Amino acid sequence: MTSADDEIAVEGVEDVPASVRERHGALSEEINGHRFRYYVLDSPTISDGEFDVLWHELLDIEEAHPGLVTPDSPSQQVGGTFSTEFTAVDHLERMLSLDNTFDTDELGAWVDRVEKELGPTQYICELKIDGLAINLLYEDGRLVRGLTRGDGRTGEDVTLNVRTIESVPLRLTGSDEFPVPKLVEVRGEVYFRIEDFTELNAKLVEAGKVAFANPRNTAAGSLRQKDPKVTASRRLRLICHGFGKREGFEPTRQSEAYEALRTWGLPVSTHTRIVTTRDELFEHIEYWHEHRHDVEHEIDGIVVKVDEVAKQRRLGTTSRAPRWAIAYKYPPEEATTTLLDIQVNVGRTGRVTPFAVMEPVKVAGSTVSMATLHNASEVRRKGVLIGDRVVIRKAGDVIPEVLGPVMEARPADAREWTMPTHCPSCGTKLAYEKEGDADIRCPNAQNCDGQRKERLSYVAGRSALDIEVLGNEAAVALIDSGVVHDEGDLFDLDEERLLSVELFRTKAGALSANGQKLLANLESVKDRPLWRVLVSLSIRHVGPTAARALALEFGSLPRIMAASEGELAEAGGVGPTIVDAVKEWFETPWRREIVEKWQRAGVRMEEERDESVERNLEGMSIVVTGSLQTFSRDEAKEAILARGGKASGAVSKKTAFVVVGDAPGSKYDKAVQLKVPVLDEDGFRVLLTEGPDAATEVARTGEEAEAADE
Ligand SMILES: NC(=O)c1ccc[n+]([C@@H]2O[C@H](COP(=O)([O-])OP(=O)(O)OC[C@H]3O[C@@H](n4cnc5c(N)ncnc54)[C@H](O)[C@@H]3O)[C@@H](O)[C@H]2O)c1
Ligand SMILES: [Zn+2]
Repeated sequence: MTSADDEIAVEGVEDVPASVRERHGALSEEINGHRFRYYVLDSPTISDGEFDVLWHELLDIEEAHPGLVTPDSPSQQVGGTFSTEFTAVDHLERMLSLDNTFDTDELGAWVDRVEKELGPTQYICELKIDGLAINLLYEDGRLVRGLTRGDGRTGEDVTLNVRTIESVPLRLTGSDEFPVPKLVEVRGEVYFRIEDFTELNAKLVEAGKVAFANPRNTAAGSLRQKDPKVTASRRLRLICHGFGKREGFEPTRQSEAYEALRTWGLPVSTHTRIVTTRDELFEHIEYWHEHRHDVEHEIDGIVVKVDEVAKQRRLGTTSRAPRWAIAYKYPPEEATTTLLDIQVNVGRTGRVTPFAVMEPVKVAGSTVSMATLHNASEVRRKGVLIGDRVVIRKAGDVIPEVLGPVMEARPADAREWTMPTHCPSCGTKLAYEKEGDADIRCPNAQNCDGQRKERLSYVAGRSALDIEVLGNEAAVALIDSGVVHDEGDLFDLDEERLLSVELFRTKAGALSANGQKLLANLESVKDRPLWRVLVSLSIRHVGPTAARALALEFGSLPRIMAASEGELAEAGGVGPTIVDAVKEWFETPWRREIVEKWQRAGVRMEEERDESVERNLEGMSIVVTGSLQTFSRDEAKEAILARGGKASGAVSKKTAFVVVGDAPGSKYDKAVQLKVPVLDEDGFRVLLTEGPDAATEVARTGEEAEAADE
């Protein structure tokens, strides 16, 4: 041993610098406070991620100053404690916590330590279920007790509550391979499925109560109830992930133990996996990082355990956690921060939406300072006040969301937000269109600055015309400079006009590279498919799906403009709301003008023609009913459209042909009744290739068809 080691070994608390000692003391106190609120009150005031930052700071200080590692340091204790609300009962074998890391290097170092001692090792990887730990004692196969983890030695007796959980068997059933043991402590996680949690919250909100913040705390709160009837009314579930004291049961592997538990009727995870190499381990961790939202409950990481029980024993435990297991945690998706303000934004269809302005905070790997609040009733429902500490959540690529306030931390001067009465952009009085609408709008669609900017940048969006250099900034610059009034002027942009916008000028006063690119882009997008043009018009409810259906049904914008409500409704998936919105849009003169301006500028307003196809069905209305063998419904429609015909949904006297496939509907009857020529699939092919005259020859009239049917 070197003398330096000696020094560290004998360092006592008094040798640690006072400032470090103070920080350590303050941290310990803070951590204990948070643990109490988390484990006993089920009502934490900071997020798990923030707790883990404090926790790892404590561990770092203790690593540098081992003299601070005293038995009463939080680092030496298993998380919780117990409340006097329940009877305290000792576990037969201690229930430990888990060491955790957010860092793959640290995980690698753990594997190194394990394998240095044990040689090549098999690991079992499990999902780290975000619930609360439970210890179930079975004697001769009967459930005799359920305890929370408590401080690891002593837990809270929640037997009556545990008995109400459906997936907890009251009696175990054995097999030849796995007979029911004399005694076993089974450890597991009680949790809420996300679906059940959402449903519970919806019910609470409906009853005018405040929603729970997250499934983990709700599960803890639901299990630790004085009245088991309340627990019974909550859909709690169990997954087992370990065992404590046992008599008459000696598994050689963790994985084998799970098989036994499963045989006895206890729920175990279906997502465990044995890995033998580091690559497999990291791959598994990466896989679940990506799929973390594909499980029915929340997970906050992966637990890696040495599979062989004899090896587990050789590694042993610390006072707080086993040495043979570690939790790798994913970046936290929740954080708390301060709600600085609530502001509103006017969207491209005039909808005014509130959004939260927050102190920037890191969550799920990015810094977040804004989150949508959807509408006024959503703000009320969440019960957040300006100045509140709020819990926010960012899951995967989903936009950040405010979950709710931390009530315990509400400042005295927190104030309620109210929806402004006038448009933040143009000052027009806001209004609801119909009674009962959730959204309030700025009615000044034509001239509202905010709406015009939003619409202009929407034209360039991915699902619209997809113009690379026309983002938010460019849209604002174009409109503020007055070079374009709205999207109608977009395709009239030329070099001269663009040069008057500072954003598109170089220092030397020439057109910038982006300016040139914009002009080139505008030229090339004039040829985009019809559905994209439709989307870019910002017709309410007309996104890519509806736009594709309309384009397919009508083939050109003038036809859509001329279509009656009944005709519009024939397009697949176009319901009355969309029909109304389309009708209203095209009836507004300044909107029609946008289309006219685009058309004059050369934007293609119809489906691209395949020039090799003869337009031999020009002006004809053709109805397809029943299913065809060699055409899908859309392919049949496209074939008709490409030849200048109209694929109509309803049979009338004006219908030129009705194409009848298998299992035709009432349209066939109507064709017979109106004596419209009827084509089978072969006849349809004649129509497409040889034209209407040849098709008429092979067609049957309604009467003939009827006669043939008899
Ligand atoms: N927000 C707060 O104020 C606050 C306070 C205290 C603790 N916490 C959270 O709790 C954590 C510490 O709690 P902890 O000491 O209970 O440790 P832990 O929750 O990080 O890990 C141990 C627990 O994991 C559970 N677990 C889930 N799946 C498992 C599996 N497959 N195998 C084994 N165990 C599994 C077990 O119940 C076990 O007791 C912190 O990292 C933090 O996230 C938050
Ligand atoms: Zn406005």
